[in-house]
Amino acid sequence: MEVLEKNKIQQKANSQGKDLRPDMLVCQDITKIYPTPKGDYTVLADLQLTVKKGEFISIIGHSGCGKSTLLSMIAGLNEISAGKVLVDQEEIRGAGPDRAVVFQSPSLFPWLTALQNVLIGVKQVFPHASKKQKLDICKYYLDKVGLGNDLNKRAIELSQGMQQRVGIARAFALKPKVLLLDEPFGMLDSLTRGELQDVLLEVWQKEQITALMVTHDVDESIFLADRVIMMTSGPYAKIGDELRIPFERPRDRVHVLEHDDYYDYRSYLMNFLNH
Ligand SMILES: Nc1ncnc2c1ncn2[C@@H]1O[C@H](COP(=O)(O)OP(=O)(O)OP(=O)(O)O)[C@@H](O)[C@H]1O
Repeated sequence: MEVLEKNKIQQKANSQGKDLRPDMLVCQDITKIYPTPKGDYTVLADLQLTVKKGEFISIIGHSGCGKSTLLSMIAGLNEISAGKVLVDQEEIRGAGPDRAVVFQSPSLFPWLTALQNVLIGVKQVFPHASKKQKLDICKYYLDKVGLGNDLNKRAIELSQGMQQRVGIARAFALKPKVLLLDEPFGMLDSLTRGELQDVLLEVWQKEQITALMVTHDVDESIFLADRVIMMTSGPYAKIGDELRIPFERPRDRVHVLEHDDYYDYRSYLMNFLNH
């Protein structure tokens, strides 16, 4: 793609003006070094990322560039070699209830019901709430993800898509400041994937949570995000580029796909990945 053409697409997408919302998530000079038998491997080097309160960010990049590593460090599940992560201006120290993670596989307790699976986390995060309040939170989010009639089904009886709905409900029920999603729909068929993207957007929009999602799917990254972050390939990966997606919300898949700019954004991202 011509440089001029690239600039035109960027400029058009970024013409929305400055985002005045406060910063909710800041990654400052993040470096990650994994020790390996062949010596240290620097996956990420001095990575900078700022995410505004209520913003939805998609992260794309080649396999192995360090997307999951970045997400797991923000989640506090993976040690940061250098640099720091701030959530709502406080430096993180390990995992905490201000961040919830949805993984590709929801890892539910198979013999517990959908309700019980969500309740486990809610009990930990809201120990002082009454039993009824805790149950109401769980039921509310399970209902929001379309499982209002399946509360008492055991996880083992649920389809993969339904299990991931529980995973999403569980994350939102913790009322985190930042929602971290690592390829959450990667194992689902395209129809279920589309349904769950809609569910996620609906609940996210209602809750106004800051969200950061790793995906391999360029179309998914555009449909969901306010901004797509493109990571360079490792080692020493960092943010290579970013693209604002200014489509209005709430988003409708058909309108997004028919939008005049959709294929410009798509080719911009594909172009980054192909170089
Ligand atoms: N515990 C570890 N020890 C050593 N190397 C690791 C470890 N975890 C990940 N890596 C390496 O770090 C790099 C980044 O891995 P990571 O899983 O973060 O990439 P990714 O971009 O999420 O990949 P994918 O898109 O395939 O999921 C890879 O080269 C991987 O092999």
